[in-house]
Amino acid sequence: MFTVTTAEQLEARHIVDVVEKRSYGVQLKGFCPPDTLQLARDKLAGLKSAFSGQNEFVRVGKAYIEIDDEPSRTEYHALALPNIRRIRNLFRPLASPIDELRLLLDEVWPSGAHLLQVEGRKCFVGIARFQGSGVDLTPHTDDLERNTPPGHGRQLLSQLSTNIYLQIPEDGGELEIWGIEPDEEEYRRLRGERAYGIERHLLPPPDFVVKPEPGDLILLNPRLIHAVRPSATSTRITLGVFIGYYGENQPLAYWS
Ligand SMILES: O=C(O)CCC(=O)C(=O)O
Ligand SMILES: [Fe+2]
Repeated sequence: MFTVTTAEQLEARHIVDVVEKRSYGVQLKGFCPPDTLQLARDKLAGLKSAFSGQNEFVRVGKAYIEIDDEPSRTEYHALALPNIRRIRNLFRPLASPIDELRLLLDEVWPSGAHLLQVEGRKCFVGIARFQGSGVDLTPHTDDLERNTPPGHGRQLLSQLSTNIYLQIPEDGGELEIWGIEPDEEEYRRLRGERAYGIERHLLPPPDFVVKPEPGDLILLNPRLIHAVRPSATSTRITLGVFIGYYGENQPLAYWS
């Protein structure tokens, strides 16, 4: 199952279906209206070139997955609120799609949604990702616990991932999902010597493939192996948000 709907029609049960892996995901068509999409592309392209001239996987904002020691942890949390406000300001006078997603989750989820805190420190949310031409986002899983401080307290029951698609190549850029959920040990074994992701030839063909259109939002379960097909010609641009799930009667908590 894969749910295709709109932000207006989204219900908590659609999210629970992804948590419970009854559904490969939820696609919200036209989440980001055309004027916001145009503004996002214009402003983010400027930001990205200021950042790096390279044609690879570039992030604007610091992601939780980049934390690997105490200084990078301190830097991540110190930049969290300034970067949230930087993105909000970038979209003025329009609403930032990240803020709209935060409100939507708060409205739809029975006990609401808020920014994740780890050991009392606020997280960043709303990372922009540029997947340059020829870059393969190889099959992988995502797990907050890989980068949190040991014994930091509340463990997630599940993790979701949401992407808002700003620019999608004509060729490639499909999201692929496998109905395979390796545990951490199995994942490390599949990854072998690689710093990131699993070699495609070690896996069967994906169980579900979707090509989003610009403006769409897709919610998936990143504990299932997933990947993004490369494009030979152009850059794929997304805004990414992870969502922590602690049970049906608990608030959701988001971060990037
Ligand atoms: O960009 C996408 O479609 C998926 C990216 C991804 O790996 C994730 O959302 O966890
Ligand atoms: Fe992922």
